[in-house]
Amino acid sequence: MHDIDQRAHIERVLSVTRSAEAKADRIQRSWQRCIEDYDLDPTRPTPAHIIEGPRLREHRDQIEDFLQVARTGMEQLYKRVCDLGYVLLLTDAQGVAVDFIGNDRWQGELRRSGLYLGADWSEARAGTCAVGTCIADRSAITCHQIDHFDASHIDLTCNSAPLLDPTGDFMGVLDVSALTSPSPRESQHLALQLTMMYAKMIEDANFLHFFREASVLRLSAAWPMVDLSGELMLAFDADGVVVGANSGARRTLQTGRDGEPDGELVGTPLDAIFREGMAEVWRIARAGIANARAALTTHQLGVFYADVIAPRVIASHRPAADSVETAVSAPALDRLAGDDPQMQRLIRQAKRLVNKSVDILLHGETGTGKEVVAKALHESSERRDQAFVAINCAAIPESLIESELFGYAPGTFTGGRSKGMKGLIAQADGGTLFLDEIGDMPMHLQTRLLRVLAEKEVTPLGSDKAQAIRLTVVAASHRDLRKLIADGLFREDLYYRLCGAILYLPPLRQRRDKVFLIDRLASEEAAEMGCTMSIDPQAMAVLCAHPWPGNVRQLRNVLRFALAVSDGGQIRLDDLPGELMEPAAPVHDTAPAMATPQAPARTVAADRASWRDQEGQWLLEALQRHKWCVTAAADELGLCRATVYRRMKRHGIVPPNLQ
Ligand SMILES: Nc1ncnc2c1ncn2[C@@H]1O[C@H](COP(=O)(O)OP(=O)(O)OP(=O)(O)O)[C@@H](O)[C@H]1O
Repeated sequence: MHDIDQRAHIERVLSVTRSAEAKADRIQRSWQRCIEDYDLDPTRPTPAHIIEGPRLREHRDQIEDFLQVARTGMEQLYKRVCDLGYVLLLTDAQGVAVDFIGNDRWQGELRRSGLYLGADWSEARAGTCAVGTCIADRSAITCHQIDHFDASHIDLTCNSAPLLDPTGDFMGVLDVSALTSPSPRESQHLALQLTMMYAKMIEDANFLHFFREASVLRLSAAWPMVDLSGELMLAFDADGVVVGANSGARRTLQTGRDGEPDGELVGTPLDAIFREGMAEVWRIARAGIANARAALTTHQLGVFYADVIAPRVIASHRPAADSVETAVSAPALDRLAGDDPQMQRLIRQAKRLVNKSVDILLHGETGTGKEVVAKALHESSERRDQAFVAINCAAIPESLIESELFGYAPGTFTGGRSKGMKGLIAQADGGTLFLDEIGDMPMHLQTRLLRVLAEKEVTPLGSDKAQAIRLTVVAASHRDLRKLIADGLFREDLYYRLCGAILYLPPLRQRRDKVFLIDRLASEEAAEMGCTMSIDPQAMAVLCAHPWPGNVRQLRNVLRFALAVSDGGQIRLDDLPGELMEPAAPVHDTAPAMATPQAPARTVAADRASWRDQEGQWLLEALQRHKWCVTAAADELGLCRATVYRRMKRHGIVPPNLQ
């Protein structure tokens, strides 16, 4: 135990953070952040913040597959540390504990201290702590007793190591913590080493699971280690092109002579990395791990022992084992994607939900296919012969939404609307009501909608007669509804009512089935035009490399354009619109979890800013080209009008007639 009480700790934090001296270490810099960036007050210790129920499920759902892989590693680690009083937490990139292993005997105390499932250990919420500070700095750390910012945590000792996903993005934290521990911080040295070691094992297991349909080249500077740990791993496809690299490979092979990142490994042919070329890699693959002479030399003359793990699963569209029992056969859903892991997971989840009486929330950027998924869910369900009614809450003028949704009785209005009208909710009776852009629904209508969903009846305007309805709601939003709730713009109770399940649609730039999708959309468009189609390899390469800010909608528009100008449906490079030929702007996902960890934060922020500038520039040019006709610019960019208006606002673009 430490020999400092809470009051003395608070004074110490205040004195360090008030002093003008440069902060000596990570812990003190974090204390400073707590005060300056998060407005935390050390004199007000706050109890652990634990989230439960649907909110916790929402965090878990996003990394469902990873949780399964990580669990095995956590169970092994727990066996090694449980007798020492440690518990384990696995958090997501936001710092929420999405898995936990600990001794039930101390359940009450663990929960109170926040060493528990659902605890939010982000720095902004909990102050300096191992998980939060590991997330902020993207590196392993021990936060021992009085290192914590919040005085209520000064009995805890916590060790955290970051976890990266198979594409190198930060995805969460492995944490080994205890309620009490000896006071010297050296007592935690081994615990931290163990945490880092298991974090790497979990990361690598997840890498192998993720790339189970690819060959994986494992490399090590020491021969006996190759098949034990494979410090460096490169997943590659049948053409010998790298499709994934673990953090060891990125650290070692992506680094140039000056130690700075040197280009992207993914997309690089193995020939360009190893002097021996692909022929030797295939020879190693055939020889198996018994061949003690297998070694590869990089062009920078690094020598690595190597073996190759063959693909463990053959790519196909057979249903995943876990879905066989409960999933329905659903061709409409199967048609949505090729071999993209994120989309395949969405389809698996969707199949399990199809005939369950749960409302579904779809999240995804504009144009990612939320309405397409909603329709496929409807077509796959027993309700397929009933109505599918779609409403875009952002597109209907606010004054009309209420009457459109709920309908109105005869005589409620005068003139052309005097006869009364069945509302869209009533029209969807027995079928599916798709509420697009639900985040744009005005507050007072959210209250009415909530009542309809709770009471399962709708009362038209001007009527006192309620009509019973059977409704399945699929809602969609590209906005962060949790943020809207925090800003007081969206009802939290409606959110929980709607999110019986949440499905996340990946943006097109992240999808790995672009060739499938391009082929499919081009075939559909060609069929509409009554021609056949083909795409030459150069055009296909450009289409695959484009960042697609307008997602699938923009891709469809580009293909429609290319087919229209092509020679008899044979799409060549020349047929693609000009903006696709310009050098691609760097695209970074805006969620903080997606920031590339090895890049310094300043570079990521700068790239993001330059991407924003580029986006604003494209928008401005498109609007000028179309003489400020928003519909025409939206069409060209493959965005809906509401999105163009939103982005104009974001970039401060004002039409000349309004300036
Ligand atoms: N998986 C897919 N397969 C085929 N076409 C798709 C797919 N996903 C999207 N599309 C096409 O992309 C366009 C946009 O799809 P959709 O309207 O469903 O996107 P959205 O996410 O609902 O957009 P918004 O946020 O603007 O409402 C449509 O033309 C649709 O046909």
